[in-house]
Amino acid sequence: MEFVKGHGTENDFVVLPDLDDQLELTVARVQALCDRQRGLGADGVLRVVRAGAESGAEWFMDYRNADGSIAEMCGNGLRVFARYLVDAGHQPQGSFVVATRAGNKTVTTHPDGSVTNDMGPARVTGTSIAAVGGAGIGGFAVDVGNPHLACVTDVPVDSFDLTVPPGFDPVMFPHGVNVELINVLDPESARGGALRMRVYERGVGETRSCGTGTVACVASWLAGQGRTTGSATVDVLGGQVFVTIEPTTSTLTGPAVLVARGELDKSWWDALA
Ligand SMILES: N[C@@H](CCC[C@H](N)C(=O)O)C(=O)O
Repeated sequence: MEFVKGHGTENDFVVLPDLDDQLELTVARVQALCDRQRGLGADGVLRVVRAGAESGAEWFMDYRNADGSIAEMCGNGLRVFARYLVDAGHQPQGSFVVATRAGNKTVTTHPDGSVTNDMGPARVTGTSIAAVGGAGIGGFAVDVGNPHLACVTDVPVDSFDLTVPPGFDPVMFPHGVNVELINVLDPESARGGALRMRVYERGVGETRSCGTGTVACVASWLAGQGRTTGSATVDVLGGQVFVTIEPTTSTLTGPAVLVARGELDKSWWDALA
């Protein structure tokens, strides 16, 4: 069984091509694939499935978090997914549609290896508080298909301990939430704004980047100014992405890197069922 390893700003994934939807991707298999000692190591798994004609998309991205849970959307994963399809010769360079659990998304691959995702609307649904290291940090709840609590703070984000999961309001986020901590580096940079983000991802832990999280970040920063339109670069531990926000949609542009391809051992895979 073929696999590809890739990352987007060091948010890393095992890509499993399963064009005809034959694989049984159990929680145990996802956990083992993502385990950095007993597996390949990754923040998540991207299963690549040909979409049904009725979906309006060419492909379906079946995304799983490292703990085996299913999430609605993954922005960095979507760029890696698109890059894989072009690299494998399944799609020509350019724009095509990928179905996700958060709806159909148009992706555009660029010759330099970067990819732009049309992410759909980033909906600011309220305010809430994240508990980090004993302190409460206020932020906006942002729905990017998956749930985020994006908190702009003056405390340097590099000073937080994210080995411990941040606390959050379980009534507001009954299915858990991804928590972003954000510093504004420059409110009026050449590309709109310049932000720095760290993230604690639901189902994973701290990661070096989260694409939907960067979109939530910019939406939250704008919401704090009463704005619904704008753009910003977002520096993450693993690099930089560029986000635009409009009232009805948003885009995410960043790198997508394929690192390796190989073959899973059949007896290892079968023993995990
Ligand atoms: N890393 C992803 C987000 C993956 C899903 C998230 N952990 C969740 O459970 O919602 C991204 O790049 O957006």
